[in-house]
Amino acid sequence: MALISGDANNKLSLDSIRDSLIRQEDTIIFNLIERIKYPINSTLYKEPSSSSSWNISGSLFHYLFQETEALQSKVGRYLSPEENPFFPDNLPASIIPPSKCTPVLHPAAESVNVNEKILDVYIKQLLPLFCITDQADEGNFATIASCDIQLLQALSRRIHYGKFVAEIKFRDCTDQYKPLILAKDRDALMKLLTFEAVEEMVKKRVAKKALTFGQQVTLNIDDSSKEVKCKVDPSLVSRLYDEWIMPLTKLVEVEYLLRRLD
Ligand SMILES: C=C(O[C@@H]1C=C(C(=O)O)C=C[C@H]1O)C(=O)O
Repeated sequence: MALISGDANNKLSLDSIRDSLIRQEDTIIFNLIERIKYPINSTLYKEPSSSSSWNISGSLFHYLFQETEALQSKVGRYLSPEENPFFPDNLPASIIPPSKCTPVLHPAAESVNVNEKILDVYIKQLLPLFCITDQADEGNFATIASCDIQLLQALSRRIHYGKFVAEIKFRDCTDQYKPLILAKDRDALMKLLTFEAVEEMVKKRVAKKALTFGQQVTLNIDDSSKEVKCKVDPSLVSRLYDEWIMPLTKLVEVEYLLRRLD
């Protein structure tokens, strides 16, 4: 079922979109906890050497991810405006017919896709920040890549929700947004769509969720005396939102708004 739904009169509100973003925090944190059970496993992301017996052109990860997207595309994943492919070129058509619902987004939304940036940040910055470094060649390629794919798809969905956020903000305050869009004033758009108090709450809430979801659950009675060991560092999860997820969501909002009057 699509996550986007309106109220009783089918009117979308910023509150309902924000509720969905809050629920998506759980998905991101659980997927992160799953991925960081494993070391980085750098072999997965490297181009194979010329002597390699793997008969593929890019990295193993690229191959697994592209094939996963192709399969999911056949069953309609990318018919949903909430889903954006990482490898949009030559995706196979869906065998499922498109929905007949009236689209919420402006048609130009399809051209907003920051997944290349998300993938680059994920491999170069996030994996080294969250995962322990490799001790040896780790193997386990399919298992680790499927954790990566789940996590990347959750991050991408959250970040591209910026399109829905921007659409609602535009509908609610068209008179304020219109002149800035016509002037292509990115900085002023960024300022207008930013709610610092909301961002502060997001950072605090995700740290609390990381602490809660990452607890070791045991049945020992004297648990309270033990030091709390967390599966993911709450301050890093807060930083993940502060430095990457929220800025990229706002980038999507600006890119969408710049095309909103096309
Ligand atoms: C998503 C929104 O837009 C901006 C981005 C936020 C985020 O990514 O969580 C939070 C507040 C705003 O600065 C929003 O207003 O809810």
